[in-house]
Amino acid sequence: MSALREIAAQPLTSSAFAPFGEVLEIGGAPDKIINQGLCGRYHDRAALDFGPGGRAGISLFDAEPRSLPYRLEMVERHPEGSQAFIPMHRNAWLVITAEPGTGPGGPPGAVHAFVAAPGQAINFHRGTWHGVLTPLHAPGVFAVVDRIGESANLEEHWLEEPVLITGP
Ligand SMILES: NC(=O)N[C@@H](O)C(=O)O
Ligand code: NI
Repeated sequence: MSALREIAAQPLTSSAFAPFGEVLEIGGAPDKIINQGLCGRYHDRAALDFGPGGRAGISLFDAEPRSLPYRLEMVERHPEGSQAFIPMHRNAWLVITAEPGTGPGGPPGAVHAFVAAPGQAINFHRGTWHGVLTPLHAPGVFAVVDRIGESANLEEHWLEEPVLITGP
């Protein structure tokens, strides 16, 4: 019985996540002070992309919490639009991505996993391989901003060998 390949989830940072999308979080000086000085606006922090024939939608997800080590069996991507996961809670949660494969239609590349700190949200760029929304604590409630359109906008890849994702 071969042991599963293991990868350790890393703390989520903008630089580490940059090849896959953006991290949204409150930090540093806001871009604008608004509302009579009572609000800091961290302005326009994600590259949203819904392509031709689609539009932006906001959905709410209520997902079952998972636990670490997490057995990853499938990654997916949305070829026609970006997808943002915005937690509506203050818990850590798991973000899973995979590098592009070598050829069009081929399998994804290396898997990466990150533990998002409370308050961190992410936006996957269009076509980025990722694990599905993965809370680590209840309630797993998130706002999700992604493409609404006629097509499925979904490609799934079941890994040849599951990957075991461990904590940092
Ligand atoms: N399918 C769906 O609405 N959610 C997935 O895209 C996901 O990434 O969780
Ligand atoms: Ni998705």
